[in-house]
Amino acid sequence: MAGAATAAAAAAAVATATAASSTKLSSSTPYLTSSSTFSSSTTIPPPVTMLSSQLPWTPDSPMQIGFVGAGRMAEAIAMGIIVSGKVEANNVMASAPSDKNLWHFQNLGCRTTHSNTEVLQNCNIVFFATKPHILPIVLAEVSPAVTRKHVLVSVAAGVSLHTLEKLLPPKSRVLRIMPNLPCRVQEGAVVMARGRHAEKCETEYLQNLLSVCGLCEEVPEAYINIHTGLSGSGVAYVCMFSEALAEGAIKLGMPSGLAHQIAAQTLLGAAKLLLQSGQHPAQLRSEVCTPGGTTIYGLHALEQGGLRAAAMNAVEAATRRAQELNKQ
Ligand SMILES: NC(=O)C1=CN([C@@H]2O[C@H](COP(=O)(O)OP(=O)(O)OC[C@H]3O[C@@H](n4cnc5c(N)ncnc54)[C@H](OP(=O)(O)O)[C@@H]3O)[C@@H](O)[C@H]2O)C=CC1
Ligand SMILES: O=C(O)[C@@H]1CCC=N1
Repeated sequence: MAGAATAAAAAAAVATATAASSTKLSSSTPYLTSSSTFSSSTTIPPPVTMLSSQLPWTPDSPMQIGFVGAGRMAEAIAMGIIVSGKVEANNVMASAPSDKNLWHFQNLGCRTTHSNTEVLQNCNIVFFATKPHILPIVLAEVSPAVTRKHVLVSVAAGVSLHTLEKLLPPKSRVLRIMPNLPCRVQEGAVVMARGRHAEKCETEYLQNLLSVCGLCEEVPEAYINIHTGLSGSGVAYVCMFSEALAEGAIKLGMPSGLAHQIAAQTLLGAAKLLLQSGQHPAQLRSEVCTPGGTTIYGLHALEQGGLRAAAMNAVEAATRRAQELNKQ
């Protein structure tokens, strides 16, 4: 259901932009600062031509992008950067132990292999998109092939830059990103933090590359686990909310397909209104609420069900889990 994924992305982007926004709430200034307001009409930055001299490659040798791990998140990022035209598919290589997910990359026209080391040997920027508990094994395996020319990007939830740098050769250029699944439809919310030996130019390049996937911001590493709880996992919360809204309509007799489509479109519309208006959610909510009308009755029912507390608890629980993952 593309609408649901887009709605989830836009809603997750709103939540991310809201969390990242430092704007004080006031009636006059827009809730979301211009730097944090994101909308699908945001112009895509020009193709990356100017590479910093510090980056380990030259303009006439195109960037080779690698993925170690070819699952849902790797494929979502690859889809975003390829479908947008930012990167040619044949400049992308993915590795995984089985063919279970590699065929997605083959379908995109990417190179694939079962050798993780081969990805390091052929690519400049390498995304590590295995599950967190697999990452130490993989980093130990590929470390002999890591050079100062590589920019290594971990996608794994919870694994800190300190842990990554301990698992990699000294002075490795490592960054950590937390994307979300709607990168697949270029409506993602991505945050990143750089390790001690990654340069600003690498963050700028990565931000330029991933900005085609949606909102993309460099943040202090302390925000990454919070972003995981808010937006990495938040897409699932929004999908559950969409499912529940639709089930309310189904209970009253609306056909399932129509109910789910309307629910997802409602989330998408509300998210776009929030993103493009820059309004605080409470301001927008008040515009829907007719005194004595229908909305206030629905909102009262949501308050009785503890929706706010449940949502806050969800973000906190997932953030705490991300923090635990680093201790494994
Ligand atoms: N799913 C999401 O929404 C998000 C996920 N993430 C993070 O992304 C990472 C991947 O998650 P996700 O894509 O959902 O997971 P998936 O299970 O979909 O993909 C995991 C991938 O890792 C591969 N893999 C397993 N063992 C190895 C190995 N030894 N060497 C190389 N590859 C290996 C799998 O291989 P095979 O194809 O053979 O099974 C698979 O391709 C996780 O760390 C997660 O925290 C971050 C943000 C959002
Ligand atoms: O559930 C997980 O651990 C991954 C990270 C954020 C979304 N999915």
